[in-house]
Amino acid sequence: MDAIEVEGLRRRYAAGEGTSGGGFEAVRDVSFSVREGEIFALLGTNGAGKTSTVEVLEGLAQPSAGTVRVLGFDPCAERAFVRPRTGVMLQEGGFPSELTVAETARMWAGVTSEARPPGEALELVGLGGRTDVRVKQLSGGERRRLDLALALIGRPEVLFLDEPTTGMDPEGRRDTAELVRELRAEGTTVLLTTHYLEEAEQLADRLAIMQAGRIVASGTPEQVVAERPSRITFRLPAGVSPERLPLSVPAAVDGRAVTVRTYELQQALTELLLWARDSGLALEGLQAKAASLEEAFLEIAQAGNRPGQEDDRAMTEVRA
Ligand SMILES: Nc1ncnc2c1ncn2[C@@H]1O[C@H](COP(=O)(O)OP(=O)(O)OP(=O)(O)O)[C@@H](O)[C@H]1O
Repeated sequence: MDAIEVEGLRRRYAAGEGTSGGGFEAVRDVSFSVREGEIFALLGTNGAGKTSTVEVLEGLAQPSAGTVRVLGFDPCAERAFVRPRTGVMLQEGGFPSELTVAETARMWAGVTSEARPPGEALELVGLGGRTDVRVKQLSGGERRRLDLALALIGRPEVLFLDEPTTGMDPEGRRDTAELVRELRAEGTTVLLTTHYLEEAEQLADRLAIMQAGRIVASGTPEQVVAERPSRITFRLPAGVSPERLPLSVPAAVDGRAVTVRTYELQQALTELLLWARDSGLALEGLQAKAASLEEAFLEIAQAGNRPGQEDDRAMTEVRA
């Protein structure tokens, strides 16, 4: 059994909930699973449907269609079995702002079964030295750390992190990534959403990219990136017309800037370098780069924004 199973999930917001007409379907037939002890990242542009999906997994909302299981249970109907075994870090944690960090953690531990000592949870997120500070005096990044400490207090088997590092400084982001890796090493299953693609690339065992309520790419970061072409760029030598470029290398020329996009990086580069050597040419500014997750993401997002693309967009499904 996988720790999280999502099959054909749909979520529709009723008309009147900020929409007109027949409501708005924010999640449209989404399926994925997260294995025990895996870090899974849900990515997508603003409004893609990540939070709408995660809220159903957290038992905060009912699906309009499809099934969702967390640790084998329905998170809404069987909430009593799921809630004690999961930790949730929402996008907006709401704490009484007059309480101190330590008081907040103690209060949370008081309503959590088999809680960690509050001090231990605060140490884990680097707030050990801020226990007597009032919540209202914390910086945005420190509040996110406190949110994370509270999500960890019940030693969850499954942890939901909705944009956990938003507002954190680079050190906070690095520490959080390290902590998430440590939790995985202890067997915790982590589902996170993030807008930091580098973070997802480094942290996630597998990921899914959402666009307009659907998953449009999924797999390991390497698999998703491998679906995108690598890029070779250089400047066309003076006096050389684009027609002289080797025909086997598909190049786009803009002024003197040449861009080659290819799935056969080694072969294209070899042909180009042999051509340059045989022609006695120097390729100024030559760079060859495999696609990054960021490039893959941007390409998918742009494809989704083109008119008429929303429903018949080519799906890129890579199953591990
Ligand atoms: N209560 C609501 N009523 C109506 N529509 C909603 C409601 N909540 C969200 N939506 C819409 O559902 C869509 C998906 O929103 P959601 O918050 O799930 O996206 P997201 O991928 O988490 O975005 P972000 O990255 O900005 O957090 C958006 O178009 C949003 O406007």
